[in-house]
Amino acid sequence: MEKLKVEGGHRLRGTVRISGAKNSAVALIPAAILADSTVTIEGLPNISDVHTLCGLLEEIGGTVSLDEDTVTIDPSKMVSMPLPNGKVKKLRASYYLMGAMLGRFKQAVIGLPGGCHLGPRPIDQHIKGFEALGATVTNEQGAIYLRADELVGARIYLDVVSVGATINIMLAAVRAKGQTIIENAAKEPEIIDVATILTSMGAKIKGAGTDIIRIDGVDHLHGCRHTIIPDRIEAGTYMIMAVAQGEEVLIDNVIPHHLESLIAKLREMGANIKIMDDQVLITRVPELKMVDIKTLVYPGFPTDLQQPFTSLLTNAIGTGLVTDTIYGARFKHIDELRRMNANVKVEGRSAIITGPVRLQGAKVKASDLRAGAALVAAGLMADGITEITGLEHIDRGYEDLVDKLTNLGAVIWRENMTETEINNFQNS
Ligand SMILES: CC(=O)N[C@H]1[C@@H](OP(=O)(O)OP(=O)(O)OC[C@H]2O[C@@H](n3ccc(=O)[nH]c3=O)[C@H](O)[C@@H]2O)O[C@H](CO)[C@@H](O)[C@@H]1O
Ligand SMILES: C=C(OP(=O)(O)O)C(=O)O
Repeated sequence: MEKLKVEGGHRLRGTVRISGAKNSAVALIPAAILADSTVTIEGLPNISDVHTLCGLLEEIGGTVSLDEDTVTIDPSKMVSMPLPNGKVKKLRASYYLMGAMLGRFKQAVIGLPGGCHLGPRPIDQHIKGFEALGATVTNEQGAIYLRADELVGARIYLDVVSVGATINIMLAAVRAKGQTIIENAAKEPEIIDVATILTSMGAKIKGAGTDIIRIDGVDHLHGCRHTIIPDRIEAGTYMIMAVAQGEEVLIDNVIPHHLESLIAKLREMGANIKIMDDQVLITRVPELKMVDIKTLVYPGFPTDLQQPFTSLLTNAIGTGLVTDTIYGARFKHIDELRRMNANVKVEGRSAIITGPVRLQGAKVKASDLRAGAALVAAGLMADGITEITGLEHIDRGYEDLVDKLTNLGAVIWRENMTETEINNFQNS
């Protein structure tokens, strides 16, 4: 087991290239199940979620070849093998195997998904969608059993705007008979990316990226080649780090339009941001003003950036309110930031932050992926050395974090944990 060490206080300079989007990748890979010939996906991030999903596709008989950032998946010999346990529990996105396998095989047995612990993460809207398409869905000892004689298009109104449910219903509905209409659909860019690959495979989808998606089912889908969109959350994380600790940082391979809510908030704080076609340049400013943020569904402020943004706010002047309307309990990073001298308290769905403070290096634990990113950002800003455990979370979503930050001039490295540290970590 490894820990991450960050020596704070070094200014960041240079260019960081953003990888493909994790939350697209984890849906594009299962989407390949629906094709009858080879699907190639280019620009994938080298993160553990991608490796885990490729392994799951092999478990059901897929031939998967992952070469740097390109995966080639031959789904022709796949079978509907039950996947109740094991790798399924390592990530959230294993829920997409439900929609894709239901669409292709009309049956699936998939364990309940894992992923970040952000408070309750129900999948009732996914199940409501599958049932509306004609599937019988039961939960037997922690695994979801899905069966359908046939899938028939339906009108499905989502009670909660859900990224996962929108994509999962699309995956099943592309192979249903007739038309499916998803109302109150999520509008995140990753949904458009998934609709794009499905369309390249022969699916008929209109309205992805709006809150009404219309899908006309087809009898079969063929292979295709697709290039993934850049990761807006990884890009946002580096933008936050650049505002916190940068001299001059160029973020390359980004779609700035996907990050308008973050850019608006950073500018409100006084940050100096220049937007280009697929790049963002951030240069140092003497001080930062405090702001309030409220996470919302896209195009609102993303909940996945709330945690790293909180670290940045510790260095802003004034008192601010961070409210997470998507995951009201996504505040496990706050206790750790407090260990680093942050002046933050949590009340219900909100955190109240007063700054600026000088953060102090400390031993902290990443409870989830973006908590990890928040602690790295805090470590870059802090005096002394910050030691971060829980790297398995960070590795789920950030390709080459250490190399990318080292190239920018940060002093950051991985170290093996001692046996005592591993025991303490496992008991904490
Ligand atoms: C793999 C992936 O893409 N993960 C992202 C996805 O997660 P995920 O797909 O799990 O998130 P959702 O958009 O589904 O969740 C949004 C809200 O709806 C609730 N809900 C969701 C489904 C459901 O059936 N019932 C229900 O009540 C959730 O508890 C949450 O409060 O979107 C989240 C919100 O942008 C991001 O934080 C995650 O990074
Ligand atoms: C919450 C996240 O991931 P997941 O849904 O995969 O747990 C995230 O990417 O911040």
